[in-house]
Amino acid sequence: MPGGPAVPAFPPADPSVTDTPTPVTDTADATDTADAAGPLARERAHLASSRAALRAMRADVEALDIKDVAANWVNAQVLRRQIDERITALADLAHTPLFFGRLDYLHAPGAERAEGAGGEQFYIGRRHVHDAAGDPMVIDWRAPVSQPFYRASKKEPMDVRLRRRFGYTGGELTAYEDEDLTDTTSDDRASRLLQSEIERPRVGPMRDIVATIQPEQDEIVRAGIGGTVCVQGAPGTGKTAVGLHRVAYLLYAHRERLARTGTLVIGPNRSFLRYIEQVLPALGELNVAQATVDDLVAHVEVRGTDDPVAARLKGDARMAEVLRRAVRSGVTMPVEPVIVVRGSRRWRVPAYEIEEMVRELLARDMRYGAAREALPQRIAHAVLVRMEEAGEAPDDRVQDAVARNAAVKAAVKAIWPAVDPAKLVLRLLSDAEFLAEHAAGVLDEDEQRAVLWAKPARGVKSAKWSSADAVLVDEASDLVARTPSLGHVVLDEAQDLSPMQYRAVGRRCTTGSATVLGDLAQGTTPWATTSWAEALAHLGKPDAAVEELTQGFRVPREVIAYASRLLPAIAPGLAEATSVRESAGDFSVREVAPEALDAAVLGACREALGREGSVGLIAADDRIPVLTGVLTAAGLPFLAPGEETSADSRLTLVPASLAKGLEYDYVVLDEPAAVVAAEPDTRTGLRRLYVALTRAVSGLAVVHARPLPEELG
Ligand SMILES: Nc1ncnc2c1ncn2[C@@H]1O[C@H](COP(=O)(O)OP(=O)(O)OP(=O)(O)O)[C@@H](O)[C@H]1O
Repeated sequence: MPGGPAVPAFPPADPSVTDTPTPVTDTADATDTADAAGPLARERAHLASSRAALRAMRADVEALDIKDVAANWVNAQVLRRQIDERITALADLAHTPLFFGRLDYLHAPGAERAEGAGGEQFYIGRRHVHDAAGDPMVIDWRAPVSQPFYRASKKEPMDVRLRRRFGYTGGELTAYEDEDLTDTTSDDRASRLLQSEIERPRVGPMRDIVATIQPEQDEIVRAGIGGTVCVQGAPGTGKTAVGLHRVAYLLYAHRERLARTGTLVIGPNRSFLRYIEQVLPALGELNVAQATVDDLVAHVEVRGTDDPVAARLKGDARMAEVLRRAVRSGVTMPVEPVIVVRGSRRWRVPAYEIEEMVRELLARDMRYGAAREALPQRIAHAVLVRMEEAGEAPDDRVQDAVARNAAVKAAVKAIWPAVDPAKLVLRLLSDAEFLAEHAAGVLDEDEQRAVLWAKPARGVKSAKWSSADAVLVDEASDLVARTPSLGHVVLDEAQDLSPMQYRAVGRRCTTGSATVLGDLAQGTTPWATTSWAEALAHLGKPDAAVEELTQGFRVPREVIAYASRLLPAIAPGLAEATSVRESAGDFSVREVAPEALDAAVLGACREALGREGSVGLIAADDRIPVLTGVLTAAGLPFLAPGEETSADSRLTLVPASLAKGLEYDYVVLDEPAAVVAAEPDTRTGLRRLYVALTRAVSGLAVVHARPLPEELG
């Protein structure tokens, strides 16, 4: 059995109790009338002994003496680091509950369900804790035994009699809530603890949802490592949360494999990555890399930008073919034989024979660089055959020596020249003739003109590379030498990637799998994805399953209904999210005279700051300097996106271009018309507005002087 023996020392049935301050209700055993304080006290005692057990586990690791086991200094360093990580992972965080649930199985999991066989009880938490005898006190939420905590229902109880959820206040266990899954007289009911968790004000960075993962989310979290999963979901349906928990799950289920191959979370920008960076460490996972797509392809320094037409073309998958041709264009057929002199003898390999080798290498599905390394070996082999025919008995060392012979090297240099990917792309973007030669039949003349730099660059260092250019360099690099693949990649806000960017991500998980998360309605790049099937094909994972999440955990009902008015214009056919939040949310739209706009925005911010939780003032990027002045003059301190909000500093001024993926309890949205107008076309503008409108957790105030976009009417 994966979880080991059951947690002992509890009577088989506890009554459901209500204790302050978390409201606790639901399906008690009607017959059970035990003293309400008893069970809660017992649960608290189990918490106390589990924490003591965790401290003991940590003390054991701290006491490890590595002097005798580490063979050398390097080993000792590696071991020390592993031990330090383990000590960190075993920290008892006062405000992070050690367990958040309990499952009472009808039978011991895995055992024969013999009549009269006893049930077992498991506490579910963030990490595994065992006592001195090695018996588990808390089971890791990712263990198979924990799965019914997220999936079991009255319809499918999964052999669980009782599911208990614990409520905490400031690290103290203060309440619990029971569901009797064998009681079929009533339906499954929404959990109060889940509700209060969702409604909890947001302060600080994103937090984990491990105590309240929903069944449809859990299916994605625990999907097998072999397959790629793509999740389409409206704003606030938990895509990011699900992606991060999935990595944590995969690391648990395939620890060794992924430690070898690596995992990576890709997000849209630095502030987003900073916002999510604490979720995995809170789940005990410290070794997951995070990057933006730009980070992945940082072969050249990006200092330039493209107009939308050029950017879109450079992101078009057809560029891959142009690059493929260009990379191989330097290969020329030999016209002269290669003559290798060894001692007193000369060995001659005729040009036609080398040409055959070159053609054979070109026909093979090989990286340019690998073929370049293979050619001298082939030529050397031909020399060896001749030596043997002449009665010599050369061995492998002779073949290697011939391959390194100056004549062979010179021939290879001429036939199969080395390619510097950045220089190659630079030439393609600067030299109209070179581009025309390789883009013929792929890009038409207008397209070729659009792709070329206005001013040809002199060198790789001085060129004004754009981020789309950097992706081209990455593609060229991969044509020359294979990009190493990771074990698993999570790609968030995937809808914004160009086909060429998908290819760049895809080659980082060729032998691994991916979790692709996005919302077609939130695509705000000129090249944004219109279909997941297409995106997945560019990623190299055409068989990935596409799942949809529709339950919204962030945006209040009234607000999501308002934002969804934009859907027919920005993503016809996409389902509107339903809000699982009970509070309808504060929602207001205020029209003011143009000269009163700044003051009204300031007033709305002050009002929001009068409430609990974080406040985001979202505005078109070009309004940011003005609003910076307004807030500063009014003496209101504020942060930039990604900077951590705290109890004293709760206001963030957010350029609309950076709002994606973030959330605030209260959002003040400045001048929607300006947000729309900042984008190159109306559809993109409305999508940007949709993103801005869907960042609020508890309330949204829209303040405007210009008419609202008619799609909101
Ligand atoms: N099962 C859950 N229990 C509690 N909170 C949840 C759950 N699922 C999601 N949430 C919360 O809902 C909010 C939105 O989640 P998340 O940011 O992952 O959504 P998203 O789909 O990525 O949104 P967007 O499309 O806007 O980027 C977060 O605060 C998250 O913690």
